Amino acid sequence: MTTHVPVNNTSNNDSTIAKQSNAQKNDNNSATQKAIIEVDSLSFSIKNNAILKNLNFNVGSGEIYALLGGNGAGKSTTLKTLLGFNKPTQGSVKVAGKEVSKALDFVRTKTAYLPESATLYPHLTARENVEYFLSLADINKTDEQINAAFNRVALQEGAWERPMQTYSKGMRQKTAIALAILREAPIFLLDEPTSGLDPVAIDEFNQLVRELALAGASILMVTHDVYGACQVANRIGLLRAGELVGEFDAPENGRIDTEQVHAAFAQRGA
Ligand SMILES: Nc1ncnc2c1ncn2[C@@H]1O[C@H](COP(=O)(O)OP(=O)(O)OP(=O)(O)O)[C@@H](O)[C@H]1O
Repeated sequence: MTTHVPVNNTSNNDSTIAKQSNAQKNDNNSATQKAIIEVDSLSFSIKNNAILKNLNFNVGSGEIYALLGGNGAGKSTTLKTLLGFNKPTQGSVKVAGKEVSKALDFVRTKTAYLPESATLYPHLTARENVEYFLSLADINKTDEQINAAFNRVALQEGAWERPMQTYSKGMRQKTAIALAILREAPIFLLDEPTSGLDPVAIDEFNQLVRELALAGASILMVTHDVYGACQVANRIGLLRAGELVGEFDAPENGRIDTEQVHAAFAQRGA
């Protein structure tokens, strides 16, 4: 069954929501123990302006968590905190057991970050890009291993030796994911991953994300796309004005109910 931590507006009720989220975490103790991304009582302010307010959520191995919210809800700020660009004002953010701000290099080797537009070098081919970024990370892979990664993400073979400036967004994303696979990064942070993709490319991307999760990756995506989040996530956290105001879990072998999430999203405007 889809579970939903109720949404409410007042500060009293907000603390209730935080308690319910923690209770949910405790109920789910084995998942919590395997959590790879742990966001614990995270608050972040800029010049006394509270941007993130007491966020609590975990992403375990094999989970796809969508942080869903409207413009200005705090999605990018949360991602930046996980990447170590923002230091929490309060609370903690851990990746693979380590506090992000104290173990930046470790965290970045464990994490594959896909920005909304994958930033690879346009004049280099997909293979050259992958070889270049692997060499920066001091990782050696054979041509066969690179071919296997391209095949795994279904990047068509005819494009492997073409400059990336000839690629569609979907192909650039596949290349970025192939690179992450070769880096053996167990954690994926995806920023609006399907915006600008056509429906076929979205299906392919979602399939790839599910396969990565099945292989044990932890995936956190931020998005304002209710439908897209429901298509692929095991759990959705609804972010509004810097607060996590609801969580939705997918039923076993099923999907999160789009209408339910949409209704919560639309309440007061997420
Ligand atoms: N450097 C900054 N200085 C001041 N305010 C900031 C700064 N960065 C973010 N904010 C504010 O924090 C809030 C959250 O911003 P954030 O970019 O995280 O939202 P978002 O959910 O990613 O939005 P969008 O979907 O529009 O990209 C916004 O009100 C934004 O104006």
